[in-house]
Amino acid sequence: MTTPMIRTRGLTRHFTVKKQKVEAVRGLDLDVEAGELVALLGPNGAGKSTTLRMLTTLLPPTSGTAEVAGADVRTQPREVRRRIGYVGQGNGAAHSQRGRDELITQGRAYGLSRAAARARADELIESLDLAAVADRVVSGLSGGQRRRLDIAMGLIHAPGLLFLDEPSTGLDPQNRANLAEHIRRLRAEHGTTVVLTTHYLDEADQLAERVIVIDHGRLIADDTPQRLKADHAGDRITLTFDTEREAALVAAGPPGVVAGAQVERTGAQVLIRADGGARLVPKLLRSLEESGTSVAAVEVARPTLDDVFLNLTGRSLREQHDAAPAKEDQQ
Ligand SMILES: Nc1ncnc2c1ncn2[C@@H]1O[C@H](COP(=O)(O)OP(=O)(O)OP(=O)(O)O)[C@@H](O)[C@H]1O
Repeated sequence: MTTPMIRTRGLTRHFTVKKQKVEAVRGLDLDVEAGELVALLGPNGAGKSTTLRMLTTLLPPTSGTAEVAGADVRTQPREVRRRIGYVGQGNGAAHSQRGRDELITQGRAYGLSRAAARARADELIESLDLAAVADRVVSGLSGGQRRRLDIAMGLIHAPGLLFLDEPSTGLDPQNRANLAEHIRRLRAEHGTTVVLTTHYLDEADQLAERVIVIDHGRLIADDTPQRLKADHAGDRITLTFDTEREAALVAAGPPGVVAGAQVERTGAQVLIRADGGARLVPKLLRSLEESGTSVAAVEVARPTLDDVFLNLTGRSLREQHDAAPAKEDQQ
C-alpha cells in the first residue's frame, strides 16, 4: 500500500475575531495520493487558504491531525517544510537582489549546489517568462512579475509536493497558460504532487484531475471535473423570446417536457437546467410551438464547474470573482 502524500483527519481551525468564533475549517478528512493534481475550489472565506496554511505548517490546527509528505505538521514541522514547496497569496518578495540572484539564493537555502541552483533558476526563468525581469531588482518589479517570481521560488528545489495558493491571480492570460504548462510538465517529468487553490473555474476544469469543493470550512464535493459535472449539473438550455412577456409566461409555466428542471428568467431569456439538453430541445420547441409561443433563438451548453457549485451551494462562484477581475500590472 502506498502512503498518501496528504492525510488529514478531523482537521479543524477556529479563529476568534472580536470575541466571535470563526470556524474557518471544520473537520476536514482528506487523502491525496502521490502524483495527484488537486484543485481546491470555494468562494471567498470558504477556508481554502486556512487549510493550505495548516498543511504547510504556517498555522497550527485547533484540532485534528495532518500528515504531509510523510511527516506530522504538529510534531515534525521542519521535515514537512523541507519536503514541500509553498507559494502563498502574498509572498511578495521585496528584496534588493536581482530576480535571478534571488532564485539562486533560495535554491542554495534548500541545499542545491551553486551550479544546480543556477541551472534550475535559468530553467524557471525561461518557462515562467521571467527573462525580462531576471536582471532587475526585485523591489522594482510589478505585481504580476513578482507573482511569477514567487512561483519560481516555490519551485526552485523541485519539491515532491507543491502547494500553490491562487497562483494565477494577478497573471495575464498568457502567463496563466505558461504556468499551467509548467505545472503539467512538472508532473510529467518529476511526478510532482500539486495542490492548488484557484478562482478560475476553467483552470480547475482543464488542469486538475481532481476537484475538491469547500464551502463554510467543509468538503462538499470531491471528484474529477467530468464526474462532478455529470453528477451535479444539468445542461443549460437558453431560450430567447421576442418579448419579456413571452419569456415570463414560459418561465411561470414551462412545458411538461422539462418537468422538474430548474427554470430562471432574465429579461426576454429563459434558462433551463436539465439533463440531456440536446435531446430535450426538439421536444421543448415542439411543445412551445403547439402552445403558440415562438422562440427567437435557442442555445444548449454543457455544464461548467460553476453550475456544479451553484447546484451544491445555491450560489455562483463566477459572479463573486467576475466582480473583481484580476489584472496583471504592465511592465
Ligand atoms: N488570521 C485570521 N484571523 C481571523 N480570521 C481569519 C484568519 N484567517 C482566516 N480567517 C477567517 O477564516 C475564514 C476562512 O478564510 P480563508 O482565508 O481560509 O478562506 P479562503 O477560502 O481561502 O478565501 P479566499 O478565496 O478569499 O482566499 C474566513 O471567515 C476568514 O475571515
